[in-house]
Amino acid sequence: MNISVNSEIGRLKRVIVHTPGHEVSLVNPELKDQLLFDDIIFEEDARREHLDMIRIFKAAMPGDGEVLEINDLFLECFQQEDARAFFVEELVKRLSEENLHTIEEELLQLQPGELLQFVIEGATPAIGGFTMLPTPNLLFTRDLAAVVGDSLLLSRPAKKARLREAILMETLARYHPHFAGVRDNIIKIGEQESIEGGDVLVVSDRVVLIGMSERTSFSGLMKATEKLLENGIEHVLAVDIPKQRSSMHLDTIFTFCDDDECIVFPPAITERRDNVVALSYADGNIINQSMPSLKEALEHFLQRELTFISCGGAERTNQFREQWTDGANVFALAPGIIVGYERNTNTFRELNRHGYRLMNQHEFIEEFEEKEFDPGSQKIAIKFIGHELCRGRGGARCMTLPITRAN
Ligand SMILES: NC(=[NH2+])NCCC[C@H](N)C(=O)O
Repeated sequence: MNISVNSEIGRLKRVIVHTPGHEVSLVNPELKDQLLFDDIIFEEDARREHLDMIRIFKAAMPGDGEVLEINDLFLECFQQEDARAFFVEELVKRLSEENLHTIEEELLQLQPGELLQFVIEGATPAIGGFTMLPTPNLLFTRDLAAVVGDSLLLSRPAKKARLREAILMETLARYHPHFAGVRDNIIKIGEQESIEGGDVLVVSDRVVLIGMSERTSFSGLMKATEKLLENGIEHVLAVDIPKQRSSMHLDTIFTFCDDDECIVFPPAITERRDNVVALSYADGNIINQSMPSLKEALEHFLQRELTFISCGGAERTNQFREQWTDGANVFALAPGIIVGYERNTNTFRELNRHGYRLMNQHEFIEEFEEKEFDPGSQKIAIKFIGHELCRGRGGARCMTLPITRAN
């Protein structure tokens, strides 16, 4: 399988998602902060919203496009005994405080479905009496890894609540046949460092953006940069962003809509200066060049002008409200074809002012579910309902891990 991503916007061909399951119903008000949710969410509605989002993807993707459910990939992968053995060993080692060594033999005996249930929900009837917390954030597959060119950068999460997801992803990368082609290009950073996929934006086959955030440490960023530069990327732009919950990853304040258009949260992007450093190789050493702003840095390295569209429009209150509900976190299905939460009405109005035709999920699905969608050069912003999903603090980009895009 050809795994390759050279931009944020190239036509989507393959994407990994996770439709929320019972694990989200195991989040209670006492646990929600620890589990990185801002509220408890209603499973059935969240699932329905997510399935609608997938229908949009399928309607917009080419005929041979694939939306891969991560659970299916695990079940396929866990058929292999060595994949299960690797996974259990990593769990026992990296979650040492859970005392999983006491049930290691039982874990190795579980059927693939039971093992998956144990890991995602924190318990399975097959091992009665042993429980851990669930992993409700698996919904945000974006943060598990990043495909950059034909390399696979594995996340090393900053938050313990997301550690199990990273171990699952590493197992897929090492054992699932889909990843055979990138297996020699796996990038893994050191144990003391952190990086999460939401901070990594593939601007082009030469330029990558990495946020230095609540979740991505300076050393994690530097290690990933070193390896990306070795694997053919020419410039990594390190973007310093506020280290806070509301903007835990760069993609919560900045995403691409088209070759030359991005949605930005002004207070943390356009109103910041001197927060970008360009890292490149020269004579075998990494050199850094301080850039006045993200816009100037991107325009300099891409050699084209960019338009920054304001999340929430011109009003301060709306900018903050809509950033909080992921207005700046759109996902591109093709150049100029984006999806985002419908509730961010001011952001959509702003997109419309910039020439985007607005469609809601039903209009888009109705029009293109049966007939092939040809993105051409049109610009469409597709709105979908995500009132439950949004309580997990992530939008369309967070819920997707593209592994193949057209160039
Ligand atoms: N790429 C993203 N912005 N992901 C959002 C992740 C949200 C998740 N609840 C967390 O805090 O980890």
